[in-house]
Amino acid sequence: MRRFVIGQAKNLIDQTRRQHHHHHKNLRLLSLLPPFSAASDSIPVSSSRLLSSSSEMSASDSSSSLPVTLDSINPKVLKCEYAVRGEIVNIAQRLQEELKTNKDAYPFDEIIYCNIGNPQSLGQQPITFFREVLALCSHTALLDESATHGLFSADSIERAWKILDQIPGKATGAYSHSQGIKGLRDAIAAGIEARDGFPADPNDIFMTDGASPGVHMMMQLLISSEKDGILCPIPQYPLYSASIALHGGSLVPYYLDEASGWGLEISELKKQLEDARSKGITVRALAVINPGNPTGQVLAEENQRDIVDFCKQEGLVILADEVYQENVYVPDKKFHSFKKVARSMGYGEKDISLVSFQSISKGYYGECGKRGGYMEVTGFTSDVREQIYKVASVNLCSNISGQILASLVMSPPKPGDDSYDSYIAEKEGILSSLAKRAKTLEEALNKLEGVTCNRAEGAMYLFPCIKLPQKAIAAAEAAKTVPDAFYCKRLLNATGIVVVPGSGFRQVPGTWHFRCTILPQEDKIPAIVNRLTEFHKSFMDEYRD
Ligand SMILES: Cc1ncc(COP(=O)(O)O)c(C=O)c1O
Repeated sequence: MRRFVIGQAKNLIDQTRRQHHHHHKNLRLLSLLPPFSAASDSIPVSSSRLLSSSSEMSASDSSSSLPVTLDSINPKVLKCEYAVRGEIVNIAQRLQEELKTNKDAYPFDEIIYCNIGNPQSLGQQPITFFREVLALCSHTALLDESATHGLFSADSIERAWKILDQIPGKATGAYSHSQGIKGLRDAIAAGIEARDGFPADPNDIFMTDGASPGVHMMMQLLISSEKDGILCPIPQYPLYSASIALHGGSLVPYYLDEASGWGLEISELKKQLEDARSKGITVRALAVINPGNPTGQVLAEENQRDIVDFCKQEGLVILADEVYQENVYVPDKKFHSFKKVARSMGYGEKDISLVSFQSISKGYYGECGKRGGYMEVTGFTSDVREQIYKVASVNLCSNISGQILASLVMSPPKPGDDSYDSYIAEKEGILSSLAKRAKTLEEALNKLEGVTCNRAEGAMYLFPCIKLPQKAIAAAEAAKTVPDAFYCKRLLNATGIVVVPGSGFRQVPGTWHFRCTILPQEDKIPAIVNRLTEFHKSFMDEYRD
């Protein structure tokens, strides 16, 4: 019976592989899985209309004598905002529910989530080799080749054995070392060395459930009060503003220059640092996102050197968010890690404190639901590192599937390996398609009246600037809405397309933007472009000054 089931699964998977890009056949395989809703993981507690539990109380239930009220909770939680899953996403989820019962309720038949960098929710396929190794490690009975009849590639089996041999008792369901399984950290360190050409130490690696917990951990370490400041790019990915707010620190903004393709000027860093210092703020670190989110720029190496020198001179920790390191789409730009840049300038452990964040969520792998990542922590004294380790150990360890995937992302198949050709084909297929989608969307956006959009050199987003007419701004004010949120809500209601208002990332006051991911599959892009273009035209017709 078991053999039969495995045989059936093999046939099905072979079939799916052959027709990897054939949407309908893939759906047949997916239909064997439990029902999945793209939005089901993200219903926020506050969207009470979506929750139907009979025990639920409305916010205004005055008869309640429960001990916790908004007045009594931690004000830092109230202060924290996270627009990527904010109000517009809540509205989108409501519309999606309505469409289920009344498909004619709106002038569109589906919601297209362009609000978040969640590639697999929009149909991106996982990398086969990574999933094979993960499956084999998770269910070791599959390592019996007589049972699986060649279902798995030779190198995935070999890699799974190698990984299992590094885990005490081959127990992937056991807690690991709080920094992550040592053998996996060895693989990551070797991957960093191969990438940078400078040594990496597995003891500097702290494996995390995605990059986010690493960022929180560093904020917790660096921020004692609102007197501690963190320099952050504006616009920024709201993990930074949210995390600084949660830990009670001060966000010290530095503005990226939209006119020069979201350039990062050292003079701006200096000006903002001095301004913060004059207000009594001790600036502890500089957060830099490269490639940028939401802005998509890839820093030039020369610029990175200046940033490193600036941090060295000013005694700032560099928090280098490098989660989009594999997402570079233009031939004239290349990713350089800050560690490589610092080491190539001759700065060692004793000269510069640097934390680099990497994640399995982005790149061509897009495994965000598996929650894996790491931070490489260099240039901290051993007593401080012990404190970082202590904080990591309070969480026991990051999840083991995420750890395995993080090691694979940093040490993928090599030429000559059984999976190499198919791995490269999958990887390049995804990255070249993302580049194409970025270009098509950028060109379409730049054709819209009053819209200018820098190219996405990297990452997964476009961040167009919209010159909103005064009439639209007045209408937004009358509706008690921020103008770019007003535009995004109207876009959602007219087209089903979900984007995030620029105000969620902060922006130069008086400018308006939205962020749109480049992640919908290629066959959806023409419809998105048409709907967006039509909507924008009618919006301008309604509000043009
Ligand atoms: C710049 C940046 N950093 C960090 C993250 C966190 O992602 P994760 O926690 O899934 O690694 C994201 C997610 O979108 C991001 O865009």
